Amino acid sequence: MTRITSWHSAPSKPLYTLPAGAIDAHCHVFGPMADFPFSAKAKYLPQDAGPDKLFALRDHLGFARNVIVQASCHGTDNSATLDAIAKANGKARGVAVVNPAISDADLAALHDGGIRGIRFNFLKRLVDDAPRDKFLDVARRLPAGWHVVIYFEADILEELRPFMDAIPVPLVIDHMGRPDVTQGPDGADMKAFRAFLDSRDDIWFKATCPDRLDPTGDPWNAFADAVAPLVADYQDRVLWGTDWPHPNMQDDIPDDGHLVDMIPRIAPTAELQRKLLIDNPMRLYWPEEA
Ligand SMILES: O=C(O)c1cc(C(=O)O)oc(=O)c1
Repeated sequence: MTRITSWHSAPSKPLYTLPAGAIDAHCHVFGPMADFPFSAKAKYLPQDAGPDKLFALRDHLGFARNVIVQASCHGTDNSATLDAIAKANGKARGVAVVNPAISDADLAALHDGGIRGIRFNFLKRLVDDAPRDKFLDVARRLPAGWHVVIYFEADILEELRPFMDAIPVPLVIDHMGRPDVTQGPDGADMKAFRAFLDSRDDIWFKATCPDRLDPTGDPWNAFADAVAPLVADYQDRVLWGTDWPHPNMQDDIPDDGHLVDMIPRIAPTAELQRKLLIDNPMRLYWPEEA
């Protein structure tokens, strides 16, 4: 596999000014490979995108903190994510991917390293298997205050319902479960996702990835149209993140400044922006300060 670059080399400054304390609640680190080799099962082999680059982007865009989500290319070895959190001086926390047989002591060690949730990935192009019974076992013995992040595509939402319904901690859905945003705010995918959100009041979601979800391209008007009503209607359980370094987006690399400029289009008031960027992620990741 050749190593790929999926992020912009010189992202623009956003036109929108983020509020002080804003959190980029979905981003990743890749390596550096010399210190943190990629998984033998990785489906892509990226160039290094380590903590120095992530924190430079954070400062360039105007974010105060990061939530670093373990990327699939690192498998269940969370060392790169933990290293980045440790280097952030309290300004980062994270979400791990674990072998479901992980011991309680190792879960506690992840907590000490700043992890506050685990991620279950159901995308066949990213992982070989997603054993629901084992996932449920570990979801039932997470440290207090943790949540489960789930990444799936819209076509398996219904099929996953019994599994997700059985998870006894809050759920955070990556990229809204990848709806077809060109269907608009009342399309079948958004309707199904709203019904799912209505089934429990502890299901959160990330209003992220216009670049992945909107085939009309930057400035991603279909995404803005479809997602703004969702943010307004579920404003206390929505998160936002850059998704940097944009795994697998090497053929259509987004400008991170333009991604930040999506924020006022899906959260047009200062109050919505404060919830999306500060209050909501603080409650999940820094509850002791919230
Ligand atoms: O759609 C993707 O390719 C993707 C991959 C990963 C990962 O490799 O962890 O994370 C994401 O949030 C999105």
